[in-house]
Amino acid sequence: MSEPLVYAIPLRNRFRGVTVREGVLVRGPAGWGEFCPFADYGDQESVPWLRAALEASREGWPAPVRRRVEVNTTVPVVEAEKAYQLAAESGCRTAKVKVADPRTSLSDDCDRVAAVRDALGSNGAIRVDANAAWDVDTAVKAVRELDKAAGGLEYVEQPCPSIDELAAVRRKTDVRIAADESIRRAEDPLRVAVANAADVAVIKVAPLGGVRRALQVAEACGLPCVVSSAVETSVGLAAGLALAGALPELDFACGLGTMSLLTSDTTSAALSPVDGYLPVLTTPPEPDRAHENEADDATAEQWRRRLDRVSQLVNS
Ligand SMILES: O=C(O)CCC(=O)c1ccccc1C(=O)O
Ligand SMILES: [Mg+2]
Repeated sequence: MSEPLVYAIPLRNRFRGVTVREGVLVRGPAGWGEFCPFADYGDQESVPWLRAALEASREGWPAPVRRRVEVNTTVPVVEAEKAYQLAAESGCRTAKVKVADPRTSLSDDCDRVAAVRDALGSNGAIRVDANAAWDVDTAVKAVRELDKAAGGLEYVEQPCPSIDELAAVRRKTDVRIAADESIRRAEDPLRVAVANAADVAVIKVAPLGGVRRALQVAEACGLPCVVSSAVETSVGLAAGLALAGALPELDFACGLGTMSLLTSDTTSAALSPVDGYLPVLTTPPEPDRAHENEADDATAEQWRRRLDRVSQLVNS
């Protein structure tokens, strides 16, 4: 394996508490893979992320059944005016709006969602993601208000932490429920029973250990799937597109339109949506712009050590 490339790229707006996205690109016989678990992930929880990067760089991906994938634009927790602008300039028909941030209120969330509706028009689709922030009663109230402010929500992603709570919210509202953390942080994603607690499954390549493994999870959960990113650069996003390209059915726009969250990319073959669609690639793009976004020496050294430690776990 050639020397891994460590990148550090600032985000346009704070996302999940992160302001700079960092990761490592690894090269193998099949091309490049991206290893970028968030800072709060321990070595053991980072093992599937490395498996996903090694699948891309050593094995490549299963054959796709479609050539392009519709994506949503992702609207972070920003002021309503900014949210309008992001949705309007995305070119996407669908927007996913982040809500329930502890530093903002439900009425801020409603304003953001209403601004996104203005930007998308009545043919657009709006989904919200609460990242498990609410209890059941708070979720039921918030979902009703957000549904009203949005003029109809497509679904609400992970309103509460547990599967039982998702099931309770699902019984008490008419809005579809999507499960994200319930799947990707499950002890065994292949066995997690979300079919009675959710209408949609959010599937991510890196936390599930690669495209093949994610395809198995998608089949096992028995729900319509939305493939989402972990805000990788285009090298890692290509793996998400390979998964979206290989799923037998794809009924909803995928959360892979996240390049707009980053200020730069590791490749000139950027996977930025055009008219709301991204192409399915058969191999990862060449990271010809990784050097422009190289991390400083101390950060690079930390990532090389992390990669070494997690590699030992993968091999044991
Ligand atoms: O689904 C999307 O639109 C973008 C991806 C996204 O929201 C996300 C990205 C990184 C970590 C967590 C999440 C999440 O869905 O909660
Ligand atoms: Mg989510």
